[in-house]
Amino acid sequence: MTPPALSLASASHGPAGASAPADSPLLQVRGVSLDYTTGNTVVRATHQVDFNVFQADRFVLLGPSGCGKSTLLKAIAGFHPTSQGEIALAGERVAEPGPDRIVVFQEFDQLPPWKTVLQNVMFPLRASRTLGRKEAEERARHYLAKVGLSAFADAYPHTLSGGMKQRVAIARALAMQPKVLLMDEPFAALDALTRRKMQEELLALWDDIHFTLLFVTHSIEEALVVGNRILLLSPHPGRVRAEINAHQFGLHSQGGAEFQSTAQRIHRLLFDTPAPDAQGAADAAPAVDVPGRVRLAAV
Ligand SMILES: Nc1ncnc2c1ncn2[C@@H]1O[C@H](COP(=O)(O)OP(=O)(O)OP(=O)(O)O)[C@@H](O)[C@H]1O
Repeated sequence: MTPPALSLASASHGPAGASAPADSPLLQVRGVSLDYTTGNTVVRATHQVDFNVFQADRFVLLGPSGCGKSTLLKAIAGFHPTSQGEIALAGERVAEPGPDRIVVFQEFDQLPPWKTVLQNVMFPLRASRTLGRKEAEERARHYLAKVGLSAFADAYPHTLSGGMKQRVAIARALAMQPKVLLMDEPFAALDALTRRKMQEELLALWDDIHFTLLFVTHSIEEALVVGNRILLLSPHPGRVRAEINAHQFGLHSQGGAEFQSTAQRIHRLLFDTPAPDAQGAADAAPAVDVPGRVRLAAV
């Protein structure tokens, strides 16, 4: 089935998460180390990671497999405890999951198959008692229209393509109007053409609603297309290696000389082993807004 394009009807809801002043970070991650403990074994997933996400940022966590991107996302969502450091959203410490942080995963089976598309989108609104039935249905239909799926409101997930299922998951997440939308490699299981289309549609949706996005990927190209800011994490355990400003890039810039040279530069930053002294300095330095961090304002 050919997935329909996103509809860009004007928003009836303002940008989500408008509670933090524009110049202060919406999400603060401070010195966060995350571990998995199995019996006597402790696996460190990230080590003393710092970053800030501001209102309406499209902030990307980029790094090689196993560097702790998904674990960081889980910690921000409130599903994984911090071993060191602190995470705060709109000034409140994150201690548990909440409706102000909604995650869209890669897996297509994140939609209960016994619920229709409309019921899927309404479900968190009802379960969290955010809205009554009538209001929840109105809100759900509004966001289904935004992802171009109004005609599929009564369809069941198994009748949809992978891209359409991801659109439903996005509509369901945005309908909650979270302070931050968390996406964990949401397009990684899609074929290349659908993935590109979904990136395009996500950006069009962002142009429309200006939600705050935290997006995990291990694709350098996807990070440059989707993000306005990109945090590079080192191989396991993930430490902050650099922050890149990517405002100037979009789908139109793929293949261009500046895009290619930035992609190559990111590749070097991610995979070239720093000299021992430089690594030591990076480990010692707090990562945000201080000399010593590799900060590339205009790459
Ligand atoms: N449930 C778990 N128990 C023990 N170790 C885990 C568990 N989940 C992840 N890890 C380990 O934590 C580290 C970070 O994993 P994580 O999945 O966060 O990385 P990632 O950067 O998201 O990787 P990928 O891009 O492959 O999804 C890895 O070394 C991984 O083996």
